[in-house]
Amino acid sequence: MSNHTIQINDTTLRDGEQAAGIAFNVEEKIAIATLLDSIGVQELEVGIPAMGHEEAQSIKTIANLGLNAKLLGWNRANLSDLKASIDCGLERVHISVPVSDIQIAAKFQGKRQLVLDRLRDAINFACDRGLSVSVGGEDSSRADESFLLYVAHSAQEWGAFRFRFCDTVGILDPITTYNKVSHLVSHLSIAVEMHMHDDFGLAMANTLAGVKAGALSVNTTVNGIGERAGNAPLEEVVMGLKHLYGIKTGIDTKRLVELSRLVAKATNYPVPPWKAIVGENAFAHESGIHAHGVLQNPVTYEPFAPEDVGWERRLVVGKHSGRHLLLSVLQQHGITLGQAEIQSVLDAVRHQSVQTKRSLTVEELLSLVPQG
Ligand SMILES: CC(=O)SCCNC(=O)CCNC(=O)[C@H](O)C(C)(C)COP(=O)(O)OP(=O)(O)OC[C@H]1O[C@@H](n2cnc3c(N)ncnc32)[C@H](O)[C@@H]1OP(=O)(O)O
Ligand SMILES: O=C(O)CCC(=O)C(=O)O
Repeated sequence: MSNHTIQINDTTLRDGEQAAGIAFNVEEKIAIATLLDSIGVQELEVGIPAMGHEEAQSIKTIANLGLNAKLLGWNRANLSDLKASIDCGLERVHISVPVSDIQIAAKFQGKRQLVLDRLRDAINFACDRGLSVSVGGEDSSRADESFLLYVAHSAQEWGAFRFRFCDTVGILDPITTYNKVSHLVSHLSIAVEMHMHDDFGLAMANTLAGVKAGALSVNTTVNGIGERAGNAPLEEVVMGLKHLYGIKTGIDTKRLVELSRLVAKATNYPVPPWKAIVGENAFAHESGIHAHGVLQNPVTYEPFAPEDVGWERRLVVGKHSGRHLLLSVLQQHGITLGQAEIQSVLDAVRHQSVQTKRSLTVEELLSLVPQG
């Protein structure tokens, strides 16, 4: 186990909620923030105070809950956004600026100097008011590397405590991520934070690559919700850091399934059964060869025990099952069959599974056993 720790800055309540069609109410925001806090997530990006009205009110309510987690509000590089964050009672602000020329053209008339001027003014304003300032380079992955480094270095000089490296449109792969983040880390004394999107299904892999390259903080969302294809999933990043790299996050992993379900309910979108770590099938075994192995030792076909994330192992009978699983399930119900009988039950299971397009319940299996 490494002694190295990585901080999780979960953005379910900011980037997560930006997913098309997701809209949390204040009670849901409070419940999600409270559970994230109680399982030990160290920092929460709680929303965008500049949205005003109900959103600002719910951020204010979360700020007053007395959570242990540090709370961060997301801001553009402008003073009215920062005033809104202050009005919500936040002491920590994130200031985002576009850093790629594509984004600067759309938002800052193509003028890199304007980005720097606005960032400096915003950081000065926030620091003068005693706020802790994190800075985000929007579209860092497509930015000119020397300008990206110049912005990050300037943010550090002006008083930011951290720089967020954003793969805003999710176009990186782990090797490129590693190289870009290593370069940034080697030139900065402040922490680098990873913010990865999943457009090519690589958000989690790129987040881990960033950690290998020296990033000390990572953005996650529960169930990977977020803009377009989403962000790096909290549950995957935490378990990946723990089991693949031996890195501690201080998070009580035994409540990850509970957290996933809470967020799935609040989003109104179910988690796909094959979702890593928390999906219904994450520890389900139907295939004959797998079930045969798991019956002897679960580690044969499981990377870690389901209890580690608050889930359970399921052995289910279906189209791909074999004799060993069938015999085991039937034995648990006091039924012993000979070789010929078990094969005929197996054939019937396969047929029924194809007809119903699912695995069988135990009752359905028992009804296929010849009487007498
Ligand atoms: C990559 C990301 O996820 S960035 C975060 C994106 N999140 C969201 O947009 C969700 C919440 N957003 C909102 O509620 C609204 O967009 C608000 C309240 C922030 C702003 O709303 P509006 O004033 O209606 O502006 P609108 O959203 O149409 O346009 C964005 C404006 O912000 C400007 N802007 C965008 N990014 C930045 C930035 N980092 N710094 C300063 N200005 C910026 C744009 O140039 C545009 O400015 P303009 O109004 O002067 O033309
Ligand atoms: O924080 C920032 O700078 C932008 C974060 C973001 O949501 C993104 O780049 O996708």
